[in-house]
Amino acid sequence: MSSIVELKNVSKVIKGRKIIDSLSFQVEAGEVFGFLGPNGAGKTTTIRMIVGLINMSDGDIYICNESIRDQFEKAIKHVGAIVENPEMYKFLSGYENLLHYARMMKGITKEKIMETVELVGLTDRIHDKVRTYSLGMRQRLGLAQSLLHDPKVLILDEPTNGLDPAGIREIRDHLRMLATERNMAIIVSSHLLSEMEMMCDRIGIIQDGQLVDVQLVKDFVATEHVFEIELHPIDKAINHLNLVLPELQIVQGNQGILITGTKEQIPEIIKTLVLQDISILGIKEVSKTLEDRFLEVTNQREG
Ligand SMILES: Nc1ncnc2c1ncn2[C@@H]1O[C@H](COP(=O)(O)OP(=O)(O)OP(=O)(O)O)[C@@H](O)[C@H]1O
Repeated sequence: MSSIVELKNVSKVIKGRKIIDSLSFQVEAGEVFGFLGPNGAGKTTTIRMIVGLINMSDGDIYICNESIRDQFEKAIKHVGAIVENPEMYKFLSGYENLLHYARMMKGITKEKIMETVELVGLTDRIHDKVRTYSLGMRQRLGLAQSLLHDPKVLILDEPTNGLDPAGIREIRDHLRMLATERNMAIIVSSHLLSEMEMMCDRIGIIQDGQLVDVQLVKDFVATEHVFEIELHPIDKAINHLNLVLPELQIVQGNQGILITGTKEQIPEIIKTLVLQDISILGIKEVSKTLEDRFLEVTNQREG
C-alpha cells in the first residue's frame, strides 16, 4: 500500500483559538478511512483543509506526495470531494448537470460522463430531472460529479446524512467498490458509529482538535470476544479453568464469569465445566461495540 493523503502536524487557529492541534495521519490507496468525533471536534475543519477550502495555520498536507502548501494546483487535482451539499440544478437532468460541470472542468468527454454514471448506478435515471430524484440519488449524482476527473482520493463529509437505510447502504457499497476496485483512498466523516463500523477499514477519532486514536476497525471493535457465562459455583469454575485452560482471561461477574477468548473455545470450556459438575445456566456475548470503544476513548480524555 502507498500513502495517498498525509497530514503532517496540521494545526488551525481561528480567532486566536486552536481548533486543530498538530494533527498527523496517513490514508492509503484502497482504504476507506473514517473520521469520527463528537460535535465540534474539528472534523469539518480538517476536511476543509484537505480539500483546500481553507488554509492551514501550521503543518502541511500531502496528496500523492504533493504539498498543498507549495504545489496546491498539482496536489488538489488528485482530490474529489463532496463537502457541502453538491450544488445541482433541480430543473435540469442529472446528465445536464454533469455536462455543465464537465464543461467547466474541461477535457471530460461524454463517454467519461456516461462511464461515471454507470459506476454510481444512475444510468436508468440520468436523463430525468434532478427534482424527481430521491436524496440517495442526488447523493450518487454528487458522487459522479466528484469522480469525473478521476481523482485518487475521495473525501466526503457526512455522506450518509439524511439518507434512509437503503440510501446509506447504496453509498456504502459504492464507496467500498471505489476503494477496492479503483484503489482509491477514501476519507469519510460521520456521527453514525455503526455506519463507520460497516464502511471503514480504519478509524481515526478526533476530539478537541486532536487525534486521540487511530485503529483498524477490526481491532477497534474487538480483537477478541467477551462471553458471560452464568454458572455456579463460581469459585470452583474459576479455579478449574485457571488450571486446565490457563491462556483464558477470566474475570468474576455477578452471576458467573466473563471470559475473553474466541468462539471456537466455547465448546471446550463448557465441556470441561460440565465434567466438573458445574451448572451452566446461560451464556451470552458481551463484546464491546464500536460505540462502547468510542465512548471509552473519548471519556478517558475528559476524565
Ligand atoms: N469560522 C469559524 N469561526 C469560529 N469558530 C469556528 C469556525 N469554524 C469552526 N469553528 C469551531 O471549531 C470547532 C470545530 O468545528 P468543526 O465544524 O470542524 O467540528 P466538527 O467535528 O465537524 O463538528 P460537527 O460534527 O458538529 O460538524 C468548533 O468548536 C467550531 O465552533
